[in-house]
Order: sequence, then C-alpha cells, then structure tokens
Amino acid sequence: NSGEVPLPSIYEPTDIYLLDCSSNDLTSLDRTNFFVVSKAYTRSETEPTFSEKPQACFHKKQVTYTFPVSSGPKFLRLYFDPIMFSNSGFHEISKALFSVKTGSYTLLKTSNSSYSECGTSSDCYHDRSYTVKEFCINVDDGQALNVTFIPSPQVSGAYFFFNKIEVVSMPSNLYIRESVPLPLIGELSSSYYINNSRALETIYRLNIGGDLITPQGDTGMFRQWMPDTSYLITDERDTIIIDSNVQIELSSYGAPQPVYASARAVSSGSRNQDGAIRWSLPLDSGSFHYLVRLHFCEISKEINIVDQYQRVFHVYMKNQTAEDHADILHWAHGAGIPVYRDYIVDSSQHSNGRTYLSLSIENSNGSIKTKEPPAMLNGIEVFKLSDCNNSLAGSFALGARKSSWKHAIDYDHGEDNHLVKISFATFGNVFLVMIPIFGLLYKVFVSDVKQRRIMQSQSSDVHCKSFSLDELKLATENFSDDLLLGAGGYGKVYKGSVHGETNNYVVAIKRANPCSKQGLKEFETEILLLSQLRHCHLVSLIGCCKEKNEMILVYDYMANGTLCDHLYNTNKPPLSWKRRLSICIGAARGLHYLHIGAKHKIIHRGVKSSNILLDKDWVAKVSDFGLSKIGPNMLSQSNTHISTMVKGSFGYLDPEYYKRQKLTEKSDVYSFGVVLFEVLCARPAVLQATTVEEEHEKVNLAEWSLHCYRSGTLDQIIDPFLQGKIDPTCLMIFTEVARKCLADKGCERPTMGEVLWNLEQAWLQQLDGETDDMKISGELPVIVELQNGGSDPTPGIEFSEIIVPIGR
Ligand SMILES: Nc1ncnc2c1ncn2[C@@H]1O[C@H](COP(=O)(O)OP(=O)(O)OP(=O)(O)O)[C@@H](O)[C@H]1O
Repeated sequence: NSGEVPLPSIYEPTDIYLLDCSSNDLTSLDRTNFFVVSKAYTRSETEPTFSEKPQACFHKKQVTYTFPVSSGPKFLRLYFDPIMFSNSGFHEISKALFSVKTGSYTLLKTSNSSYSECGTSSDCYHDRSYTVKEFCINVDDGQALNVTFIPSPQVSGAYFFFNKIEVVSMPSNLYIRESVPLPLIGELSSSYYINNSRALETIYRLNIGGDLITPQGDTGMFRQWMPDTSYLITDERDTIIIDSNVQIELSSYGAPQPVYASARAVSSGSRNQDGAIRWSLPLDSGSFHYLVRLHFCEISKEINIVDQYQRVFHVYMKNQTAEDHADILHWAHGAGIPVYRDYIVDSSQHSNGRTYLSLSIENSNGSIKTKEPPAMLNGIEVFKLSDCNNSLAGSFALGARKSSWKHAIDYDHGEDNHLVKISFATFGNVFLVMIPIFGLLYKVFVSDVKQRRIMQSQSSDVHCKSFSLDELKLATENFSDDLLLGAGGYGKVYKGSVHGETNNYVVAIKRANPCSKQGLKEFETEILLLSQLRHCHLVSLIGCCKEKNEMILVYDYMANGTLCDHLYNTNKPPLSWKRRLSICIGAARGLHYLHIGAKHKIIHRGVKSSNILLDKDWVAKVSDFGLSKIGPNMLSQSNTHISTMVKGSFGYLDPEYYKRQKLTEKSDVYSFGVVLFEVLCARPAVLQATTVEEEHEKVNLAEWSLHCYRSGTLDQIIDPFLQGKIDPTCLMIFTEVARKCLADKGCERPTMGEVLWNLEQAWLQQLDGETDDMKISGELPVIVELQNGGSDPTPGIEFSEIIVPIGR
C-alpha cells in the first residue's frame, strides 16, 4: 500500500487542454453546437488576466465539449466564477441550474443553494479565485473525453455556465491502483479495491504544516496544495513544524518536494497532554466512499534505520485505528524518501450523522512527554469515489469560494470536548474562531442552526418535475381501476406511462384520497424529503402534481411490487433464502442511509414489509416517507404530523416509542427486526385475530418470535420452504441480529449500520456454507456489494439508477 517507483521528478503530461471562455479565441459565447477543442495549452506562470468581456461559456441547451485525448487517466478541472459571470449582466444566477456529465458519470449538479453563500453581492466581486472542481477520469482506448453540460429540464430558462475547462493527463496508477488492496477504515480485516471504472473527485489536497503550493509548483500536473490550518482542530500552538534537514529524493509524482520538506508534528510543549494532532475535514453528505492518501517523509537526519531512536506513532481516522504502528522509515527504507499510504473511508458510517473525516496522529505512548520523536504528517489528499450510480454529485456551493471547504462546525474529541471550533473559509479568506462553550450551549446552538438550515435547504433543493393533471389522467387512463396497483393510507396507487425525452416510461402514480388525513403539509414534506434523497435502496420520486386540489406523487415503478406480496397471502412462488437475504441487506442499506448518510438524519417511522418495494431486478427500495421525521429535533412531536404509523402499522411499532413517545432511529430498527422475522417465517407481523385461546400468543410476530427464540423453538416457525436451505451459521447471525432489533429498550438495539454489517456477515456465511446442491438450485446470482468491501464476482444488479430519466 505504498508507492515508491523511481521516476523523474516532473511529469510531462501527454495531453494538456484548456478551454478558456475568457480567451479572445472564443468570439461567440452563445455557441449552440457541439465543438472540439484542439488547442494545446501550456500553463503560464501567472493566471491569465481578465478583460472586461464576459468570461463564461453558457447556454440554455445541452452542450458537449469533446477533448481528443489519449487513453488513460486524466484530470478534468472545471472552473466556475458565478460572480464574475453574473456581474457581466448576462444572466440571472438563480437560473444557472445544471448538471455536468462525462460518459456515464454525473460529476456535479447545481441547485439554488449552490449560490446562496454570496450570490451576486458586490462583496464577493473582488475575489478572482475560482471554485475549481477537479475530477480523475479514466479514458478508454479509442475514446475521447466528452464533457456534457445539461441545463435542468425542470426549470424553465435554466442554463449552464463555466469559465474554464482544463484536461491534463496523469501517470497511470497515480491514484487508482487497480490490484492494490486498500484498508477500509473500521473494517481493517477487509480490503477494498478501486478499479478504473470509478471516477474520483478531489475534495482536499493539503500541504500539512506548509504553505500554499500553486499549480505551477506541482510535479507537472498542476495540482494545487492548500495549507492545512483551516482544518486543524488542535491549537496550532500545540504543534510544531519540522523542516527538512535531509535531501529529499522524489521517487514518484505523488506530491511535490515542498509537501515533503516540512511536516506538522506533536509539540513536546503542548498544553494538551494527549500527544495528538487532530484535523477535521467536512465531507459531502450522502453515501460515498472516500480515498484518503497520507503523505509521509522522514526529514530528520537524526533518525535512521539502525538507530533505536525511531519515530513510530498511531494514525486514527473516524476515531478508528488506521495505523497502529506508523513507521515511516520502515515503509520508505530510509530518510528523505517520500512514501504514501492509502485508506478507504465510508462516509455513511459516520457516527451521529456528522459528515466529516476526523483524522489524528498520536504519539505511540499517547503522551507529549515522549523521548521518541513525535508523530508527524506531511500531506493529505482526499478523493470522493463515484457511487453505485456512477455519480459524484453532492452538495456543491459555487457562491462560496473553495466550495468543499465552505464551513465546518465541529468539536474536538477527548479532553477538549468543550471546545467548539467554527471555521469559515469563504471568499478566499479564512476566519478561525475558537469559542469556548459548554456542551449544552453547543447543543442548543447547533440544533437551532441546523433546524433553520434544514428548512432553508429543503425549500431550495427541490428538484421535482411538475406534472399537469391532464398528463397524469392520460397516463392512467383517467385513473382507471384497471391500472390500480394498490391502495394505502394516502390513497390509490396506479400504474401509468409518462413521456420522457425520447421514450415513454412506466411509473407508479399515487393519488391522494380527498378524505386522506395526510394533508397538504405532509404531501409537501414527502416531496421535500424525497426529492433531496437519492440512493439505490430508496424508491425515487419523479414528480408531482398539485392542480385543482389534487395531490399526486409520481414514483419509479417497482415491477415486483412489495416484499410482503412475496412472503404470505400470495400465489407467487416463494422467494429463495438468498434473495430474501439480499432484499434485507438492500433495505437495511436504505435505512442506514436515512439514519446517517443523508444530509440530515431521517427517521422513517413506517418501516414494514409493504413499504419495501422490489424493482424488476429484485433490488429492494424503501418507500413511503410520508411519516418520516427529519432533523435533529425529532423528540418534539408535532401534533400536525399525522401518525398513521400508530394507526396503520400495528405489529411494527416500537414499544418504547408507543409508551413514552420517545422517537429515535432505533424505532426504525425495531420495525426492521419485525420485517426480518417476517422474511424468515413468511408470516405477517400480526395475524388476524384467532379464536383459539392458546394461539393468542402467536398473534404478534415480534412477541412470538422472541418467545420461540428464548424457548429454543425458533426452527419450528421458520418458513418450511426454507428448511435445509439456510446455512446454520448464517441462520444464527440472522436470528441473533433480528432478535436484538426487538430489544425493549432502544439503547439495547443495534444501529442500522450494525444490522447491515451482520446481515452482510450472514450473507458471506451463506455463500461459504453452500453445498453444491444449494448452488445449483436454479438460483439467479444475487448481488451484494458488501459494505466491508468484500468483492462479489458478478457485481452490477444490486444497484440501479433512477429508472425514469426525467424528473430529478
Ligand atoms: N413505486 C411503486 N411501484 C409499484 N407499486 C407500488 C409503488 N408504490 C406503491 N405501490 C403499490 O401500491 C400499494 C399502496 O402503496 P402505499 O405506499 O400507498 O400504501 P402502503 O404502504 O401499502 O400503506 P400505508 O400508506 O397505509 O402505509 C403498495 O402496497 C404497492 O403494492
């Protein structure tokens, strides 16, 4: 996991292209046609100066720019300056709503909130630094690099703009090293592989303990390295900068010499006694994996391999051990030789719903009073990896400069728990404010700010196509009963067909019953919430209609209906165990995402097997968010929020929530435990009332399965169809986690992340334990991309994109 190939210190890119909209070469900014950029460009020492002319390319139509590059990995850099652009008087910035794609990858998507930090205010105008989005894309043999800008089809008058596009080739294997197993933080026993089909987005590139390194100072690829001070949680005065007193031998293009020539180390005079340095790097909300590269170089002459006086320390990420015995000399085989180590971090696993990467280095004896040289670090790079939908799009601020580094509210760990650090890096300036504040005040402050932000972001981020009533009448043959898929508390659901850009698409259309108690407010909550969520295991909302008092929601059509349709009271063939398990894993992923992966913590409150839908490939999608609660302040139950959960989901209801009105994400865990037993036993959560006295205890599945578990008779209630088909260890793990989900007290139940992990372990056991007979039982391959990085030989069908390419 370290790169040490000797190479010349400056890389010479085979391709360098710059499409610069401020250049005089572009006489017409209003280009309608696809065009090819063929001008090779060499970066000058200084950034080009800008004329008074408008300096952006923009259009209301989709435009593709083609770069005729050689095959291999490329840096693609997109430069945006909305202020400079909008001040030229050409366009209303709020309509600059667009996405950018290359090949099958969605690189970014703007929303109104992208411009909210400084909008078109003249305060921002003085700053000429761009927001730069940098991606690493692999171009296949014989292909060109196509960059497509797509104005939002939902907003009339939407247009795209950019100021520059830069394409620079990079050495192969620089970031994506296909066959190299990378440790997954939190799951160090498992390895993670990144292959060339993944696109990367640079989130951070920091010169730890050093100054800004401009693109011209890089090893030939024009990467910019920022100082780390904005992300430092430890007081800078408790760290020391060590400068090199050895010759540095660059052995790869990993980082330029100045990154290695200085490092930040734990100060022996630190007022913190814990001998650690901590950084906190905000990450995009959403469920992404990140590649974290740490650069090290031993730069003290005194430390050499034979000497006992060695520098050995710990590295932690997300409060988990990344390196127990970081030994730079040992890794690099000498002083002055740079080395890097790569790690994978899963942002959806963050505790408490925070999306940031906490990183710390710590002296090996955990103290500042060490005789050994202190822990040190030279550089950090962090890349977001494209997700299962080939998307990198996350929150994207263009109004604020250094977008990904917009602001971070975080608090230190360990002894400094009372310290709140708020860093605002906007408009090119960095303000660091250290506010000593006690826990309670912190909570009130953060929850208040969050609550307001949630409301603001909710209203600004809505991307939901508006359908006319006529369109939906046409789609459903005037809401014909022949097209009825089902009915729920909200109203009837119809199968329908709507027009996309090129084809017709099948959708599910949910029309509110005028008598439904789920009123306008709840209808809007569902739209606001679902339109911001996108995950392979959540059903996708495509659009809505609010015309003539109608409230209609349009979703992706799930061809295989609900999970419960396949478990009981059905003529459908029973599902195999592996299919059931893979459905449970998918649904657990969806819920796990809601709890900690989404922008704000969301409690579903309506988890049940009829709200787990199955698409044509049997991928599970959690649906029905009408009851969901969002945000940090979920304990305060609003009377206006109709709780059909209480009415409609008897059998799934968390006893703690029911008795004490205490709603936490563990209520979803309870309900999911009931679903797990439904899946295992193929019976409903609640049986129809029985007249046979001794059968009463069987009515409620949760109670009955716990009773059977305790009395050791669980095997008697398992679906007979599954007899002999479940690996015993798999069954043990499955029942154990299902049982724990049903614990009386929320605090004794596992988190959704733990449930997911256990189900994945059960899956692995099932695969391991399968006899040949089981394997040839006519089963379709069921695919699970394991959270722990375990690779499946036939990846690909577990995840699907939004099926209908309209709407969001
Ligand atoms: N996206 C979809 N694709 C296919 N069928 C769907 C879709 N959404 C809902 N259905 C069908 O419509 C039925 C009713 O769904 P709905 O979500 O309104 O109610 P529910 O979840 O069953 O009940 P409640 O709203 O009371 O919780 C479902 O049981 C399912 O059969």
